[in-house]
Amino acid sequence: MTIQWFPGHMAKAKRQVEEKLKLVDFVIELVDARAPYSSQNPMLHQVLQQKPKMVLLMKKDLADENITNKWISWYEGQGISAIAVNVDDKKDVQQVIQKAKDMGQEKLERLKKKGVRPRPARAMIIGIPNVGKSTLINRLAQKKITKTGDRPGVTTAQQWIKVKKDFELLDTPGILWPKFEEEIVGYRLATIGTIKDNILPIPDVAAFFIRFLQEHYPNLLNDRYGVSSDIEDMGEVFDHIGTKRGCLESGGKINYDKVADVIIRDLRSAKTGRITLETPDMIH
Ligand SMILES: Nc1nc2c(ncn2[C@@H]2O[C@H](COP(=O)(O)OP(=O)(O)OP(=O)(O)O)[C@@H](O)[C@H]2O)c(=O)[nH]1
Repeated sequence: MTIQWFPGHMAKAKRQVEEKLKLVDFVIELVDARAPYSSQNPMLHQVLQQKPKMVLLMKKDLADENITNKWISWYEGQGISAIAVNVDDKKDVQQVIQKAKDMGQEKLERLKKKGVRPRPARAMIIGIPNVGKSTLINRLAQKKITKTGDRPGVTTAQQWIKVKKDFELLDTPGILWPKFEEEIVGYRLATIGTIKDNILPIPDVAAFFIRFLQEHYPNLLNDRYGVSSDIEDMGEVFDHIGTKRGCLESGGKINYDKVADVIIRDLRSAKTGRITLETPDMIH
């Protein structure tokens, strides 16, 4: 589900995350590998204060691998560990566990020096809606414990999942809102399906995505729909795709809503190809 973020909700979500943060040693932040900048929470840095974090670039199977690697280098350049993850790949999940253990170890060493008795390192998962939090928690727990599509505001007692002997995870994730300030961010989030389909009109989102393909992935556009990247008129592009994919109304007219649906569905299931909407050098 997608949440309508009103100021009251935002304040409440922030408070809930701050409460949970007190219980953990470090944070595992999830972003969408197809739009790591837009799928970050704008306040997380402030909320985290001094807590260490690692970043997981989720849904890597849908993203452009070259750009994902650039993002990993970018994070590492800032001293932040980053791992690209496909939740269905056991190796990726193992890598997350290993990295989390390493991060926990640093904390435990520090405690040991202070003479505190050893205990498991504790972490929580944090991220915007639909980024893959519940699915990852289930994989880490190796059994289904969190309902996928969990909602914020449903308070339950905090429980710890023992992932490894010396690493525990909070069973409910922290949910924060995505960036909303820039219009283009809204389009990118709508494209990858992070914000509800009724917030921005689907034909506009599809047109935004076609322009993006024309500029950045002209070959994929041509391979999927036989559309050349130099057609400027979006109506013409939609006519072409509509004819090819049979998006017709009675009387043979093209149904543009259906064309837009086809474009968006193909994209979200990676039928168009593995695509990333943002590169680190776009960040100023
Ligand atoms: N292709 C792909 N899909 C993924 C991956 N991780 C999660 N998903 C899908 O993303 C969708 C959202 O996953 P959830 O685990 O419900 O996301 P969430 O962050 O808990 O969402 P909220 O409950 O809305 O906060 C589901 O359809 C998952 O199957 C991944 O690595 N690859």
